[in-house]
Amino acid sequence: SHSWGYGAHDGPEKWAEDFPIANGPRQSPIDIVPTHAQHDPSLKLIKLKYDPATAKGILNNGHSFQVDFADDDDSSTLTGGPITGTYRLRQFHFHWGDSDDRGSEHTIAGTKFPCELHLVHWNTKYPNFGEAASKPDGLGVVGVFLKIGSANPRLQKVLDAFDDIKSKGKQTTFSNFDPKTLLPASLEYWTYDGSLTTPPLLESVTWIVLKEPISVSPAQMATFRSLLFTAEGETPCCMVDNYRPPQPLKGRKVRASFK
Ligand SMILES: Oc1ccc(S)c(O)c1
Ligand SMILES: [Zn+2]
Repeated sequence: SHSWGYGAHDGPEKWAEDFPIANGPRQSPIDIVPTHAQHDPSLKLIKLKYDPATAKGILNNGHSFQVDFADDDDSSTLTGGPITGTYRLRQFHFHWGDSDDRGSEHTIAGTKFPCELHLVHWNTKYPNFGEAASKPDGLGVVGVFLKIGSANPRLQKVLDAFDDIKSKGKQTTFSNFDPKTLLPASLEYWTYDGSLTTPPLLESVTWIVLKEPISVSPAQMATFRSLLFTAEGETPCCMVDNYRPPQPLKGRKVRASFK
């Protein structure tokens, strides 16, 4: 069965055995080199319209934790930016390290951040998330870097729900939350065509990586690291280093929305 993880025996270097697309032409994440990115003046502002009432629950899925949203109407959407049409918010989740020197998936000229947020949206030209995830223009993921600084009170609202989802498979309700509160002041971004960074590594993602990070405190990073990869009753293993390293660009162009 597809039991992938982030350890020595089931981690990113092994994923190609079960998911050969791991060596595909448009894999994510990548190292973003700002001096190599081309400013594209035709790129639009990204527009994120989120209704806090669409927040449904928070789940430990054994690889990360995710906050799930109701996506049966256009209440929470991504439009503009490099994409055409309307993409609905499905979930957001994070990737992070065991120490503050690593944890992000995208890097900026080799610089790693301690954590990275992914806001996952699917193209409503397709009937549902599952269908969209298999199409080259099916998903739009907004990536936000977290850097060590002052405690982030908006992020704390998410971390305060962790007591009920410590181990794999646990979930609890999570309502009335606006993911917009997790975004930095500037929505300037880099964009490129890529993939999910976790199996099945589907090459269906238009990536929109924000230039400006948001803050996270060392104590808040410790809270991320208190989650478990393992289920209740299993030998506990802390959920840390759940990030895939940068993948070959293979000729892709990275565009910048800014000069
Ligand atoms: O649906 C998704 C799952 C995982 C990841 S890393 C995504 O970017 C989308
Ligand atoms: Zn992700």
